Amino acid sequence: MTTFKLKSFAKINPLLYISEKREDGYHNLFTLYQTVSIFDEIDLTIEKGKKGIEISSNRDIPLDSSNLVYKAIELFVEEFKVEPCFFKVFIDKRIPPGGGMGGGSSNAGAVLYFLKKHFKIKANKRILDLAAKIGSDVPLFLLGGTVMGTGKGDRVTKIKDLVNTEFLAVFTGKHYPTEKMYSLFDEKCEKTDIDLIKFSEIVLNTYKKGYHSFYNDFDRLLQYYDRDLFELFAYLKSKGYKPMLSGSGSTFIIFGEDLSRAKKFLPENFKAVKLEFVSGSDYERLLFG
Ligand SMILES: C[C@](O)(CO)[C@H](O)COP(=O)(O)OP(=O)(O)OC[C@H]1O[C@@H](n2ccc(N)nc2=O)[C@H](O)[C@@H]1O
Ligand SMILES: Nc1ncnc2c1ncn2[C@@H]1O[C@H](COP(=O)(O)OP(=O)(O)OP(=O)(O)O)[C@@H](O)[C@H]1O
Repeated sequence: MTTFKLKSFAKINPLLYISEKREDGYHNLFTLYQTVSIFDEIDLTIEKGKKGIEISSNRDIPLDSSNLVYKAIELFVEEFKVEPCFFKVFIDKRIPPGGGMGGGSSNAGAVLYFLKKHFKIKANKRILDLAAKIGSDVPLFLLGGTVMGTGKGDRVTKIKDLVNTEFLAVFTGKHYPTEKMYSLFDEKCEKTDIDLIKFSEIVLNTYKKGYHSFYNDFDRLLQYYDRDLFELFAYLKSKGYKPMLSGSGSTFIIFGEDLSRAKKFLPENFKAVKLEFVSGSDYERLLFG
């Protein structure tokens, strides 16, 4: 019986353009993901000769077969027919669940990353496909660093790291359900005219301009969905900062000079932490570190 320790990093979307709605109900996206320095810690104990999965956590998340780590292990065992094992998992949650930083997806991605190495699986494409079955944000966590995402966000390519940039992650305690945010976007917003060529140009420009060219289509919803946050964003912009939602929210992120000063403009019940990017070259070392 051996216990392995994993760090499961959160993500932000420096670029996120929502394209057409597909027949399966998902939206095609053009997005840039970036893994960032807040993480959950996962203790994974593997006992040979027995079978089963047991999940526990310090936070109120589902612990049954709907937990994304449970799904990851179940699908992995089924797909790669590995020897019978009992998997005991403890998830020490630090990434706020449901906050738009991909916490659950990251847990599943980190566990798949580990299982792939542990059971010496070489089939990268099959692992990525399996990750996509769990959620559209899961595959990016098999790569880490700066990752381009297309399709429903599940078709991922690791690209050159963006320049590391400090930013504030602001946890609002609000809940913005992802599905609802996508359908509100369909209802309220005209789609950006974008394709792979245009998106690639935007990505290239982002290497030059850094956070100044970061963009999230979900920000366009704030005026309809959350007037308070919409007004706070306008205020932060007037002070020279760049606020944007993380994924579909409700966490938001702030770029700019003097981040400590920016904290002073936030309501007291919002929790702000300074984070930085986790590069593609550091990702694996830190994940197992
Ligand atoms: C907002 C983002 O975090 C940006 O990276 C993701 O698009 C959300 O990814 P996720 O949490 O892994 O989402 P999933 O679990 O795959 O999907 C949740 C719900 O979001 C909507 N959804 C998600 C991804 C996508 N490309 N189009 C969608 O319309 C669908 O209604 C889906 O039922
Ligand atoms: N391992 C897990 N950790 C956290 N939440 C999980 C996990 N497995 C399933 N969930 C469920 O998934 C929901 C979304 O959690 P998650 O932290 O992934 O949200 P999110 O950050 O909004 O994700 P995204 O950015 O992908 O939309 C939680 O409210 C919880 O019920």
